[in-house]
Amino acid sequence: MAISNSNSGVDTSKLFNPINLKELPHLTHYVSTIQTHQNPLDHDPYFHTDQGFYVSQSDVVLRQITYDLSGTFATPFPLSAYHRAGPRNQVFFHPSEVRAAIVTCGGLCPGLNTVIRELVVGLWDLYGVRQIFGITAGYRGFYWREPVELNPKLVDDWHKRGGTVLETSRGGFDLNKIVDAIENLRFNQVYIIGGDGTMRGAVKIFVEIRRRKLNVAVVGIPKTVDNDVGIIDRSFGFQTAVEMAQQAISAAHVEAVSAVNGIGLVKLMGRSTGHIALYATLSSRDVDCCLIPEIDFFLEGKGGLFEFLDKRLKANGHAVLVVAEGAGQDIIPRTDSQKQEKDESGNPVFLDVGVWLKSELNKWWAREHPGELFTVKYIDPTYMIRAVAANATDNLYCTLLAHSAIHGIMAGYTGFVAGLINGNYAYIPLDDIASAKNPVNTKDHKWSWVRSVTNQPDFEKS
Ligand SMILES: Nc1ncnc2c1ncn2[C@@H]1O[C@H](COP(=O)(O)OP(=O)(O)OP(=O)(O)O)[C@@H](O)[C@H]1O
Ligand SMILES: O=P(O)(O)OC[C@H]1O[C@](O)(CO)[C@@H](O)[C@@H]1O
Ligand SMILES: [Mg+2]
Repeated sequence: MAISNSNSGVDTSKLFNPINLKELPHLTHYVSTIQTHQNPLDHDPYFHTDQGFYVSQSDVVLRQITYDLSGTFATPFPLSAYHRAGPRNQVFFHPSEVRAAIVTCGGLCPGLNTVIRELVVGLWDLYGVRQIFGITAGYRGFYWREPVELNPKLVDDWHKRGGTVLETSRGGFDLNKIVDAIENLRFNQVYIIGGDGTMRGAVKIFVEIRRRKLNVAVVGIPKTVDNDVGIIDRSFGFQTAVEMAQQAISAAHVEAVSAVNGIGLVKLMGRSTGHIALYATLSSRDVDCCLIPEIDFFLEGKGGLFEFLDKRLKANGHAVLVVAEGAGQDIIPRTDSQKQEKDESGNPVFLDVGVWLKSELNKWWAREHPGELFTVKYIDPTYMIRAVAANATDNLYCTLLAHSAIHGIMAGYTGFVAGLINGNYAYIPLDDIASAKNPVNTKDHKWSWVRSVTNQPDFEKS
């Protein structure tokens, strides 16, 4: 569903090359009674709001920033561009009238509490907003429980805590009940923090709010420990998760080298994308083979996993195997009812690829090398890598995302998300984000680099 309108007032045909500026929905497109105010930051002694401070409508961030001057590789025109995030000169909310709601949905991710904290502190300190509420336990919290009032004192140390103090959940998305609650509780700013499913829900909420012509702005802040949301550089918490994954890989390596024919097997999160496994493999250098959902693999025969591990064990006496949770799901035997299983949000429920691999490895060794010593140590750090507080880099990132979201919503934008594009904070239409996936590109340099670091097979059957 298309949610954008042309509103920038920028004549893109005058720019040096045709640019496809991703326009943002704005409250003034469907609410006629809105008044503008000078940005309260003008009176903030900590900010110098003279020339150049405010971001204008013509400030954009390009999605593609590399260009082949030889022309060998055609640059896809028009170039996609997004409005740059940041404070605007004029705001469309008077701080005393703002009633903000913040909700976290889906699985955990390092940094959730930081985003909540910085939304509260940013609204309070930057714009003087005093009515800020937390919706508890995900989308269902809008109609299921009373909101909790938030203030800077209450959230002061939340950035040091893993998880989400507001609680989260899957499922429970009831569009009418949610929008009725937003209306009845008189919220006019809604901050939605969540992954791909959450963003699809946020698009529906925005569209319904617009249909009802409510003076309510909706902003998303994409969250996904798997890094499976497209367009943005990476999602917050991802780097922290990779760092935690290192610890598991190091332990697996120690176990493997300390055994005769030892295999260290680590399963990492990554339902449909293998980014955590890939980045952890590249930064660890202890990994002999990395299995991700984007690449099919097989166990037996020429070019298979067992043949490769046999060679590694003969050469080095040990091997470390990293597998993303979504890898190999097609080759794990399952019952018909297991094939149908879905979680409350409708995501397929996976079988444990780590447990299955461990068992297959043991069977293979007993069959091929009866009587010889062999050990598989399986480490499943699943929740340990996401249930921690964000590291320093992610904390800073969360803060800037939260502040970007606040500046955008105060400027009257709605139906958008705040995200990092090529190192710059930008505003992206919600429906673009909700449909943008981010699979590992197995044809690019990064995956070639994994192959060259591990020397693992390409698993192409000859
Ligand atoms: N297509 C959709 N339309 C409306 N709501 C949705 C949709 N998909 C998911 N949701 C709702 O969004 C919330 C979160 O979805 P989900 O559990 O898939 O997690 P997510 O946001 O994708 O995060 P992650 O996968 O990173 O844990 C749930 O409340 C779910 O009901
Ligand atoms: O057990 P839960 O909370 O449903 O979450 C597990 C899923 O959440 C994620 O962390 C994020 O989508 C996936 O990697 C994983 O499959
Ligand atoms: Mg998801």
